[in-house]
Amino acid sequence: MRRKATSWSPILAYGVSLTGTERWSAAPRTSVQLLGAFLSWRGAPDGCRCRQSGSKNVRWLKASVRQRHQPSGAEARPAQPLVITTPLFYVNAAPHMGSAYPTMACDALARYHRMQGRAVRFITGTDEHGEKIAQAAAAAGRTPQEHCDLVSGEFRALWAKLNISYDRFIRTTSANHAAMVMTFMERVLQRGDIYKASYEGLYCTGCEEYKDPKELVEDTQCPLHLKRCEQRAEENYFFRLSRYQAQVEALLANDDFMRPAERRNEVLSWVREGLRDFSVSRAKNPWGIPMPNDASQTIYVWFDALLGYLTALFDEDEPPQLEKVEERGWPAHVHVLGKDITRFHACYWPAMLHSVGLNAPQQLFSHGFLTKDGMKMGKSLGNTLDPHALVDEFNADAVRYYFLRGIEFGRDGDFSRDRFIQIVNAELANSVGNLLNRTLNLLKRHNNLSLPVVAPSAHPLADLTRTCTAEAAAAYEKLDFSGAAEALMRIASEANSFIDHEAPWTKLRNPETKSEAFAVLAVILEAVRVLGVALWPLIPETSERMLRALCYPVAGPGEVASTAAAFVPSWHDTEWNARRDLLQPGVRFRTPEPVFPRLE
Ligand SMILES: Nc1ncnc2c1ncn2[C@@H]1O[C@H](COP(=O)(O)OP(=O)(O)OP(=O)(O)O)[C@@H](O)[C@H]1O
Repeated sequence: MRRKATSWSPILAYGVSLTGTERWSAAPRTSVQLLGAFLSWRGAPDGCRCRQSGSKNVRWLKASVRQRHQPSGAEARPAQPLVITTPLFYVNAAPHMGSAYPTMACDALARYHRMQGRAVRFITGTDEHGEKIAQAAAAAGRTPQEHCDLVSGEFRALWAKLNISYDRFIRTTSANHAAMVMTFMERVLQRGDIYKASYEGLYCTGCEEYKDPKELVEDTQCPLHLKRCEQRAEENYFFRLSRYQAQVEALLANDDFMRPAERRNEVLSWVREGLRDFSVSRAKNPWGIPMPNDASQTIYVWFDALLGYLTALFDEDEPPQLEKVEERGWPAHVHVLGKDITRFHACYWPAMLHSVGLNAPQQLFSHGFLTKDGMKMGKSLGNTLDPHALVDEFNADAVRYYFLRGIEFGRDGDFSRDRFIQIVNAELANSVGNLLNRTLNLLKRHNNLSLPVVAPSAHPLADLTRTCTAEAAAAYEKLDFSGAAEALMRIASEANSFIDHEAPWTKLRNPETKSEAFAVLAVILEAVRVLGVALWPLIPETSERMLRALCYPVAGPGEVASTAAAFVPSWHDTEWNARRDLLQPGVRFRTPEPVFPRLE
């Protein structure tokens, strides 16, 4: 089969245009990276040139992907990863609690799947082009690139503070991403899905989209950003979204494609009104990637940003190759996103993918909003909650736990400081932390911090643990984090009732009942061990402290907060008595220290 190489001239032209024009001052790094990527890519030894689209080639690509999957010597790659993505966050302003919210959820999901022994690629990052960014940079007296570097760094710093174990942080101003966007757009052009036309409408810069007048509130205001939309007329390139009406409708008719169901129904009824072609270029925004066929227009920020999910399937120092995305885990297992950006993901994105012969993501999860006084917290409205302040005042696990446990994922939720303190203290400090602490202290006082017996296999608490961990696993699988926590808290609550009922502290004082007391403590420690393992996706630091206390080979304190989690407990360890090697006579536990501080 004849393989045609991608035309590199637009990429090179873009790099050169950035280095040679006024944009150089705005984006020197992008230009250099872009040229560097181009040169190193062209110099790559094998198979790095992109192939043209067309069904024959797609079949060829799929066959070649399958072929490459045969483990043969140096070509063999690990199993395709499960791809989990957060939205790529717009860097118009610093991250806030709303930005952290889906990221904490994806982190919990990624950790859960890793515990199941699955290869995971957890992708997050920043969306850095567009008019809103250029305006924010100008307002702050920075070049757009300086602005993006700064704010993108703030996202990464916050992710580190919240123990977000991402595998790849993608920035849409990176050279590799520009190359991916160019290749993708060229394919769409070749497919005949792009045409030029004039457009007139009401534009919201906050959403970076033309709005349907029906969606607007009083005085042509965007309901999310509470700003008047601007009347604009432009000649732009349009994507033939209408051509994919049947495919998008069929996708959305599938229950599994999008959750929660009510959000899927909303989008489906919007799609049934008829998809309209959308403009994918801007004539007046220099802060973007130029159209490969017309350097006077830049690619619409949403078209560019969605492709970040594909670029991120490759490492930062690897040239992304469209023909290899399937072997890198595409289609994504799940895109997690806010309900404000559902249409882009549920309609535009699958159609764009279809245009180049790729499958839609397997699932979209559209979560609810964190609100303040009933309004969505957002960077544009400035009504945000500062996650740094919350983590500094309390701790990362408290923040993770409250938002994942206290608000049903998929629904809106208001932040309440009292409720935050009440939930975290009741469940983490008292029910779980205190249970472990008092059990270990009894063993310290009465048996040199070790157990003289193992927990029996048959016990009501063992039965409950089996039921609840199975429920928690099913809940994690469907991103029901509050359901998972709730199931696990039933174990903690029952273990507390059991210890209070048995009162081992009294039995330990009497030689005749001492062995009975130790049997109770063995059961409790076993239940706490299971909790320590099963809570890891939600509260990794606390979980690791609990497991370290029970002699798990966990990294030392302070080493927990790594982005690439070094210690991954196995979900198999949630089975009752799965670690008899650790919880057995002769093993001396560590001196008890409170695993979770009470919040004031
Ligand atoms: N209040 C919020 N509640 C829950 N998630 C949010 C909230 N705000 C932002 N997000 C998450 O961040 C994603 C991307 O948001 P974006 O980067 O546009 O930030 P934003 O704060 O909403 O910005 P703006 O206010 O300028 O629209 C959303 O789709 C959602 O997943």
